[in-house]
Amino acid sequence: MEHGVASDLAPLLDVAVELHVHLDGAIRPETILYFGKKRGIPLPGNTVEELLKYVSYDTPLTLPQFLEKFNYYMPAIAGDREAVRRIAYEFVETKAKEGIAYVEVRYSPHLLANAGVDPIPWGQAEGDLTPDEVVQLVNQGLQDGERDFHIKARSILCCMRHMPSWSPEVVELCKKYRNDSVVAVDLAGDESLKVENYSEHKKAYEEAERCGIHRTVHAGEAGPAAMVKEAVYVLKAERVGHGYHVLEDPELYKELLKIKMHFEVCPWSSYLTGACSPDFSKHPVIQFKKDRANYSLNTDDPLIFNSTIDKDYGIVKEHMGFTEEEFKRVNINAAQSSFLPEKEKQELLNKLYKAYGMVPNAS
Ligand SMILES: O=c1[nH]cnc2c1ncn2[C@@H]1O[C@H](CO)[C@@H](O)[C@H]1O
Repeated sequence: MEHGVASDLAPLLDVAVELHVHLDGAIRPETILYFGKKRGIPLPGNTVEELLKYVSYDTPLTLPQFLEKFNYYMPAIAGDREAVRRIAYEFVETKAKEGIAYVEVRYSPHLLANAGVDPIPWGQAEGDLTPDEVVQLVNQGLQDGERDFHIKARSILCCMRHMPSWSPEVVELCKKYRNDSVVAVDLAGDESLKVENYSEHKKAYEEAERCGIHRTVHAGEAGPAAMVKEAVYVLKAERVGHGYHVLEDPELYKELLKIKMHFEVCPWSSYLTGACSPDFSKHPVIQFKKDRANYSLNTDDPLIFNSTIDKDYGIVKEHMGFTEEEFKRVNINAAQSSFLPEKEKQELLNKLYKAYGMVPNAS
């Protein structure tokens, strides 16, 4: 059976937590082909194998080069109600099969819309699917998936670095759907971009903080430690997406260790986006482990990286000496740093303690 994380780590990690994975980077190739054909939208291939030749890869590119991969297939999905709902539903099924008990999945509602968004993404003609309705459809797909596959799934709505004008609406959507699957806001995209009106991101994050919307920010992935500093102290991020380059500022790293800042580490992604040295023995997560930092292990964009969570656990086990104990600690940290309300967080933690044999008599 496919259930479980990294074959020889199962059943230990049959109950894992994933906090950093992009919905639009986790679509099944079969689903892309299906909607491409149905909607008459050209794709670079007609079979899974052909499509993956363009969409996925296994030797490092730069972050902007990696981000271009979305151009190949997003036109087949964006703007289609059935497609948006289905990718969310199938995502939950995939994660259930991987042994994930709780997942927070992120996406930009604007990048899946074809109305009420300026500019309309992916060269689509204007239609009538707004970012607001995208969120409703994803919520529906996630909730149907939770019911059918018996895991818990919540979502994080992404602001995009290059589109500050979208950010206020992203936060409004987080507020509107906060009791309905959505748990936080993120800032994604190319962090090396000089953004024209950065203050819109900042204002949006201030509003999120004011309203008690949880916050994470992609920072220190391809960018320097200063981006991590800005994410934490200006945008008031409660978690950092990737964050590898924080190690280049030892003072900052020390401060963040002290406040137990959570780093959403994505090992295989960090190799393929050129975020870290291709030499795994120099990977920042080794330092995080040594310092007993608060971090999680995640897939990021499993379609493009042609991976499952097993790949990420396998890499740190094979190349970085990770043990069962550390895998347990990582997942407990992930649950503790999840954006679930307190009561649900406690339930998740109890599930993990029980599965890991840490509270033998817990019921
Ligand atoms: O590793 C990453 N770093 C920064 N941005 C990313 C990464 N993976 C995906 N996205 C961006 O986030 C958007 C919403 O899901 C994706 O469309 C992609 O542009």
